[in-house]
Amino acid sequence: MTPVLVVAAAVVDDLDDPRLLLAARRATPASLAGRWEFPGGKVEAGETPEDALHRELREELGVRVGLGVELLGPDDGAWRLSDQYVMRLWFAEVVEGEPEPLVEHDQLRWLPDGQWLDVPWLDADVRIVEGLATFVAGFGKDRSGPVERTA
Ligand SMILES: Nc1nc2c([nH]c(=O)n2[C@H]2C[C@H](O)[C@@H](COP(=O)(O)OP(=O)(O)OP(=O)(O)O)O2)c(=O)[nH]1
Repeated sequence: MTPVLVVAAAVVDDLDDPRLLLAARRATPASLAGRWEFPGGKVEAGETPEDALHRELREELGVRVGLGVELLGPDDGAWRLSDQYVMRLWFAEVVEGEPEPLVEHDQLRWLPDGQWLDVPWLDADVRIVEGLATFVAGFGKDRSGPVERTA
């Protein structure tokens, strides 16, 4: 069975110099409640992944964002979450609104630099957060930051 595509965002305080990472705590379903994740969700029929991501962030957080680069994963450029789901993840910066846990989440937290792993992420997200931190640590050394805005 082809896995369902989930799109999500690593919302940071500043795409040019990310220090704070926004984590969202799931309130539903019960099996995932209390664990932290990247805001996002499933791509619906007829949507591009980027359109789906903008819709999910509007619905879940009440914000409009600008997208930075995608953090490519090891599974054909994506991140396998389970047998059922595969995720693509983009850096993002809020351009309008203040993030609020409107649906699916009961808490949001801006995690400071060096503390991005300090909440109980969903199991599949742990290596992705590690990948993000490694990517960001490389800024200004062998590559530029996630500044290439696509929307
Ligand atoms: N949004 C999101 N989902 C994740 C992450 N990590 C992870 O394993 N998942 C899993 C949890 C869910 O089983 C699955 C689908 O995500 P979702 O429940 O947010 O999708 P959705 O908003 O479209 O949900 P729904 O409207 O269909 O209820 O992906 C993550 O970082 N963000």
